[in-house]
Amino acid sequence: MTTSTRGTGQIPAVLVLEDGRTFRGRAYGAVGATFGEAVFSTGMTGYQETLTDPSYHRQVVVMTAPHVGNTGVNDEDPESGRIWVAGYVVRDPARIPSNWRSRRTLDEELERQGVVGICGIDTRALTRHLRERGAMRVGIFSGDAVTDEAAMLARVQEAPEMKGADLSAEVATKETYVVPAIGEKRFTVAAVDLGIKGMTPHRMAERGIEVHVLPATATLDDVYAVNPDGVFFSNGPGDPATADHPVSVMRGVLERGTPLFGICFGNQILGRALGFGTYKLKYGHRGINQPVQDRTTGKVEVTAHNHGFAVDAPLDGPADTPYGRVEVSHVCLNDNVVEGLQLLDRPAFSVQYHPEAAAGPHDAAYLFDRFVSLMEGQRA
Ligand SMILES: NC(=O)CC[C@H](N)C(=O)O
Repeated sequence: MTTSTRGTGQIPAVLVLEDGRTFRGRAYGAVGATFGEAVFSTGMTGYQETLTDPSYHRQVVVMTAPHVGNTGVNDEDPESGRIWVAGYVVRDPARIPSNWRSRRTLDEELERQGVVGICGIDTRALTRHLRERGAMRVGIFSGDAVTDEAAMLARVQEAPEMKGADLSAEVATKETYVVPAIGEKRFTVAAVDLGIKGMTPHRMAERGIEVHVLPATATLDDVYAVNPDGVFFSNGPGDPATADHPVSVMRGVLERGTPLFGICFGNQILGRALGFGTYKLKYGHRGINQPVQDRTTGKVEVTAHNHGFAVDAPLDGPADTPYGRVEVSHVCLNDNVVEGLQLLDRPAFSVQYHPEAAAGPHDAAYLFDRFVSLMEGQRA
């Protein structure tokens, strides 16, 4: 067992928001300076999955759960090969992790990967501020990086904004790789990696799908070169308004009528491919406890979310698009934000939330079965 001293030590750290509000605490993880968009996650658990979700690239994540790190860090739960968050904010880090899978403390892991964090600040006050004012740029400064407040604020205000950020290529695989089907292979899927989480191909593999994960820059020819039964568009960081390339690839898939499924960024890309707009939410949805209603069945699912943008599609009845009629299939019950799109005349659908549930409840796992049914239907 390892214990960590940094989070409880005396290295001072300061969190500076772009509107000038500051919080003073202690260094957690690496010491230095980092910048990003301040967002909060309401997940009580699943911090390893959060930290390693590529969709958090360039975001500084504030945990609303006050006590983080209890189960340490294991080698099984990461959703990708590294931590992607730009910075990490915790009220009260666990000093002694306790779990049979734990290999090291969260503090050590953040330091090992050079992720600057802060602890010992009032994360409730910070979250309320972000709820009232909206997600905004932030800097965390610790050790020698702490200077006078005006200078730190100037650096925060120079950092790039999330609106207009084109980030998929920075996180996606550069080379195609294959995730083999578990058990008998039934289908081949081309998955366009815009920042894919490891659990997503795994959920497909569990259903007899061989998944070819392609770079974000893949062309329509690259997609069809794997002779797919279905095409998948993944989650990913950044502003969907910048995703012109995947939007054009997706239109090619819709034209051919190949079964199509999208998650999160993939849902926003489907929205754009159909001609809808996307917009930035005030502070977004992040956590593993968000209520979503399936409007076809009326059933409510508790779901995992991580999105700061949303699709602007009409909630009342099917809309006509160049690819036929489209319905908003799912909505978030907290704020009526569009959480899913279903084409009525083509085998294509998407959700804004995370049925792969890493971390999170498994209520929405049926969506992977729905994708399989579309591929079965196409074959029949
Ligand atoms: N998890 C995701 O795919 C996020 C999509 C997009 N970057 C957003 O913030 O809305």
